[in-house]
Amino acid sequence: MRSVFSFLKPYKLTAVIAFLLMLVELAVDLLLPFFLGKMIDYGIQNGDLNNIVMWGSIMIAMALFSFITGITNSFFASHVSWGFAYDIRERLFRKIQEFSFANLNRFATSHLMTLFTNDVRQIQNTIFMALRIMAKAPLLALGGVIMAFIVNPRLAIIFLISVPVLIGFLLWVLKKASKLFSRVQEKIDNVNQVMQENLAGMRLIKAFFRRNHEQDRFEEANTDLRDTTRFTFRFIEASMPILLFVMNLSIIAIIWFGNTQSIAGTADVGDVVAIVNYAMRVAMAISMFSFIIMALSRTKASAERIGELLDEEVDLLDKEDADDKQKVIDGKVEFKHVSFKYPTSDDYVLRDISFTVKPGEKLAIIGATGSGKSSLFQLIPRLYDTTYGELYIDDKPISSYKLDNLRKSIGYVPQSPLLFSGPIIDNIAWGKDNATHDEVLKAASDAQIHQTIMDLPNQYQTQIGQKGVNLSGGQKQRISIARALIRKPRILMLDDSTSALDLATEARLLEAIQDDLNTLFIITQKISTAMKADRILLLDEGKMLSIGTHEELLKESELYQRIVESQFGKEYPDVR
Ligand SMILES: Nc1ncnc2c1ncn2[C@@H]1O[C@H](COP(=O)(O)OP(=O)(O)OP(=O)(O)O)[C@@H](O)[C@H]1O
Repeated sequence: MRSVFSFLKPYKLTAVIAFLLMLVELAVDLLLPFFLGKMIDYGIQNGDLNNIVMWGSIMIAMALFSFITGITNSFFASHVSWGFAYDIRERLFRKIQEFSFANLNRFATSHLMTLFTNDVRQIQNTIFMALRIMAKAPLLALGGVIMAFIVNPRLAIIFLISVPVLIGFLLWVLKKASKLFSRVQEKIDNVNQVMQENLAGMRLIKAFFRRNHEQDRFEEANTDLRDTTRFTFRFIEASMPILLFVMNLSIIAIIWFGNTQSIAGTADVGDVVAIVNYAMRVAMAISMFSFIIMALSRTKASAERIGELLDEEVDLLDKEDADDKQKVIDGKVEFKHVSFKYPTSDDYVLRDISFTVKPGEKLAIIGATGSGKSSLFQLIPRLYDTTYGELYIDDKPISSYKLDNLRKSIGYVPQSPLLFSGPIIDNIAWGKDNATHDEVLKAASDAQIHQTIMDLPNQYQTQIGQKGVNLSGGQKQRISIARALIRKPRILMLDDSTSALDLATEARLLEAIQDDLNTLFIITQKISTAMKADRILLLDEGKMLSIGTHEELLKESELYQRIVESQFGKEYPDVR
């Protein structure tokens, strides 16, 4: 909570000004009934027109002054609340960029989306309200009671009886409502999650004709959200009449006792009118409480959620002794007895893996689905740390590199290519800061996508729809390969990224990228692709079964022979 509100620090001065302006407004509100009482007692009751005009003019001038301070207060309050929201969104974004996959696994995407939108807006609105009216309500209530005492203590004592009852009741409502609002935010997460999955998987849903099923899933989440929200709001709204009932009883009591005292001559009529006026204002302030409780409870829940993300410890950082000057030059990669399990699981997905890839070598990794190929890949750019064993790049431990330097020298093309909405040129240039037009063309040519792009109506300016929906699978793969090539990586890693290419295109691509990189890792299911590498590593259930050339593996590995046979029969073509 504290960490969230520390983002208000840069706006301290503006917030103080807004608060002071609000106090001025409050003072005017409290003084007006006092002057009204004076006008009645000295002006109206004595029939003194001059006196009435004097008090009347003072009251009009004060109302005008309060109006101007109100507008200025709004201006400052919105400056503080919008600035706060901007800063916290920036910080949240930066924090998420720092996150490792292990960190990200702990937060659902829908949860993060709700944090950025709903939760930040909730706190922003509450800050605005706090500076505008929220603090005014309790002060108005307190000031009303004090002023009533100044005017006539015997009548004002009636207020005092109701105040502790009301405060106790309010605190109880606040505690309960805060818990309820945490649940509301969780339900918003759920609705966002179903919505997000639907938008992402729209093609699949249509192809499987699962519209009704998805509709039901959404309805369930939506109904749950509506019911929880309705219950929460009803609970808070139910507290309102109870508060007002107690207040109205006090007002009736004041009028009753005020009347008897006025007849007995112990209180002026002006006093009674002023005190009733104060009672009304206190009642109004209290009626604002249910709204304030609602806002505070929601804000407490939202601030806790945001605080949890800000407090999350990033678990994959540069090691303290990492050398900033150390860069990857040759692209030699060595695994020494590496075992690995994901932080969320107890099962090892890689077991005691040891091999060395020399600079300039092409290594294919082949293995059944789930055998650990992608997991092995993720260790090379240090997306995860090894659980046991050590990984060396250019004979230096991977942890001795700054993450930035290490990853800059690696081109990684993931299994399912992800493109961003925008023109094709931007998608390729994204791989390198300040990439030139010529570099984009060269990368696209090497990735064998240049001609396809030139045949499009808007060529490199062709807009890619969300997630590349207007491109074929093979086109998307080649654009994401171009994006990796533009970095001129020392180590290029293709995670089954040529699966949608025909043999001839794939051969041209592998030929073209030879000169510009040192080491190539290529995960593939196709023996024809693996045969183009210098050596092949065979993985099975996280264990390295063999490593060697195609011929060597054919001789020594039964599993490899079976894979070859399953793809080519007994005769396999020489595709090199
Ligand atoms: N983020 C993760 N958290 C926990 N377990 C994971 C995670 N990612 C993968 N795994 C598990 O690790 C094992 C190896 O997965 P991996 O993706 O490395 O296999 P793969 O050989 O690349 O498979 P495929 O050819 O199907 O892509 C699988 O059992 C998988 O369930």
